[in-house]
Amino acid sequence: MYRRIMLKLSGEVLSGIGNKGFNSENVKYLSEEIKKVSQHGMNVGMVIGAGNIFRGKELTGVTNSIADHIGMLGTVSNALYLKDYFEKNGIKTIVVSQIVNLPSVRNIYYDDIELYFNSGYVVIFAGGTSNPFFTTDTAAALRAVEMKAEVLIKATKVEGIYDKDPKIFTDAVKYDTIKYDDAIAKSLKIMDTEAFAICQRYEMPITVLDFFKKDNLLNAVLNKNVGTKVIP
Ligand SMILES: Nc1ncnc2c1ncn2[C@@H]1O[C@H](COP(=O)(O)OP(=O)(O)O)[C@@H](O)[C@H]1O
Ligand SMILES: O=c1ccn([C@@H]2O[C@H](COP(=O)(O)OP(=O)(O)O)[C@@H](O)[C@H]2O)c(=O)[nH]1
Repeated sequence: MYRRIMLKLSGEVLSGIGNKGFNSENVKYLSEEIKKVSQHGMNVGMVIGAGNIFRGKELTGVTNSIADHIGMLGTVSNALYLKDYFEKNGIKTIVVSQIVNLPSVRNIYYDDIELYFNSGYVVIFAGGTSNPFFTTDTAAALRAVEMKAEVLIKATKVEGIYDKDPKIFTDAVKYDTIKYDDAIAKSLKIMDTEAFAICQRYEMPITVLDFFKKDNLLNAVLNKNVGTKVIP
């Protein structure tokens, strides 16, 4: 069983696949899945994307760096939305970020993060890496290492890592485990190469799983056989 996890959630977890905005059923489901984990006493850090609002590359005609700033702000919006929902449903939550100065968002200080975890808070790291040209997968890898997580769990819309995109190829074959080197060499597009490389460098295990399958997150945290594990 892992005691401290970093959970990466795609923004679409909040809206439903292919949709924009917030879907109340999705947010309720997410909150229930997180509650199961935090009730076990695990330290939960989260990075949320902004695909339900927008991704930088979707904004044509806008300067790349500015489009990415807008994308990063979307992750702050999602984090605050979730904090409010979680707290109303009994999950103590703190949002931290280095890109905004708002009374509802705290700065990132390592010592404080330890205190938040020790006090049973879920900590949502908003604002990605704070830099344009990156994604929240890379942010999750960085934050996982920074907060000394024992595993990075990428909760997504497919059951794990396949030899090719299972949404495009019906004959795609799922891996139970795969080495960092192979994931990078085969250019498996489930996660950025940067994210894989950071996890490899700091020996951060990764689990990729289908978030929409009930109890998958809890089972992954209990180190049961779920999704795909990326290993040295
Ligand atoms: N080799 C692969 N194995 C699994 N999924 C893959 C692979 N290549 C591409 N994908 C796609 O990557 C997507 C992962 O999406 P995710 O990162 O959760 O959302 P987002 O696109 O919002 O960042 C899946 O929907 C899947 O179709
Ligand atoms: O470190 C980061 C993380 C995110 N983004 C921007 O924020 C958007 C939302 O993040 P992401 O695409 O990873 O969200 P997801 O697809 O996981 O919902 C990205 O498209 C980028 O425009 C960025 O500029 N730097």
